[in-house]
Amino acid sequence: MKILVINCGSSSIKYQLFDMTEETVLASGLVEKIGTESAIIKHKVPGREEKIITAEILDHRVGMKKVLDLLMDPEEGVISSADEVTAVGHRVVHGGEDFSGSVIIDEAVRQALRRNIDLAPLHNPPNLLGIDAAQEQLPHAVHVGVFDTAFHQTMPDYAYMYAIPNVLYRKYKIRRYGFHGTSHKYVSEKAAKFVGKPLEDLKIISCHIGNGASITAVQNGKSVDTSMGMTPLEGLMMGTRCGDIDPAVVPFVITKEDLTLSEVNSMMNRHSGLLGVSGVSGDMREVTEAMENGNDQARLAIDMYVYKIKKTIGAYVAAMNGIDILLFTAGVGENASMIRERVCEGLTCFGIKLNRALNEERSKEVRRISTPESKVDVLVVPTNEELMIAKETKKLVK
Ligand SMILES: Nc1ncnc2c1ncn2[C@@H]1O[C@H](COP(=O)(O)OP(=O)(O)O)[C@@H](O)[C@H]1O
Ligand SMILES: CC(=O)OP(=O)(O)O
Ligand SMILES: [Mg+2]
Repeated sequence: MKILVINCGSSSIKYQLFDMTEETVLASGLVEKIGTESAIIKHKVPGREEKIITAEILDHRVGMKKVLDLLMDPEEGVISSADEVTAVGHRVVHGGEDFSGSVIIDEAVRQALRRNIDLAPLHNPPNLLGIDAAQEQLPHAVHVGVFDTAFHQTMPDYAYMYAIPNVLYRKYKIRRYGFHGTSHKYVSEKAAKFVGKPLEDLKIISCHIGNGASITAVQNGKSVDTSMGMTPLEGLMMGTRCGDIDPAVVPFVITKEDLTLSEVNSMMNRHSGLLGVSGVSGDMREVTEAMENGNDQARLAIDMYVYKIKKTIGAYVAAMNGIDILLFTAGVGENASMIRERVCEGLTCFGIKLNRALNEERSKEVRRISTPESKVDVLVVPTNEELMIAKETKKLVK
């Protein structure tokens, strides 16, 4: 069975085509700068050289058609007809309170997604465009929505409510939802398998630290708290997002700097975090390099970044009254040994002991980086949101 996984951003389409008999990747790629005359397609087939194409791609419909043309190309392609694709799994960022699991996309689901646009103005509109385009190009395939928010629907009310007038929750569903759920679920399952214990008996703290970053407390296999909120802006300091700040900063800045609401929104989402504090970049590699070259703002940005992760882990040990596994995943979590080391350094009071040599090793596999005496298993678990979406999709097709 062949399953295509689609992750549509505002100006991009990420895709992976799986053969689900062996869970192998047949092709993967990325369409960037959609909406311009010089969009870029990067198409990769395992064992072959990456193909990079520049084209005029003015919308997601055209982008999706280009992707399918590439997949079916006599030379670059891996399938001979669109009908070979049994199902398409779509990453949908915000499912609101409507979805606690993956669903086959029908008209009712599309309406629910439209209802949730207000809750995720940056993410849901491109997700919907991607669904429309894929349904048009692949009318015979089953289309499935897999939600970032679904895994967190098990959070208790005292964890997901904000202390603002209740009428705002009743009227607009203003509450915390949490994101990266597909990843937190996948890596928690992997971690439990790795330590050889049932997920149902474990207290796991999952740190998904990428460009967007969130930490989840997973107790008995269920999300009981997570650091992102109504939108992916709350919580940790990220590449370009500020994470938690005093909400009073917003009206203050609007008044003092004469900014509009949308300008402040953009300031908090695109010009803050590592980028805002360091003034160098939102990319951890570049900020680290600047710090090593003596840039004190870069030093400060990384100190703040690590401190916030550490505090959140401490909070979730309290939320679950314990911790068995601490795991790191995503771009920074999987690759930045310095960040892992500095986070764990400050957590010895919980019996966390890192093995520095193991922490420096590189691998694409799940691995332990704690010492045998450590009371907590500290793991690096590579995430694979696309495979998880393909697996969820396969379940529904059956
Ligand atoms: N070797 C590395 N060392 C430090 N940071 C890294 C390394 N490789 C990737 N990263 C960081 O990972 C982040 C991207 O993570 P990723 O999970 O791909 O994010 P997203 O899916 O949100 O785009 C970037 O900030 C990048 O700097
Ligand atoms: C929800 C979210 O923050 O996603 P990403 O990490 O892909 O930006
Ligand atoms: Mg990501």
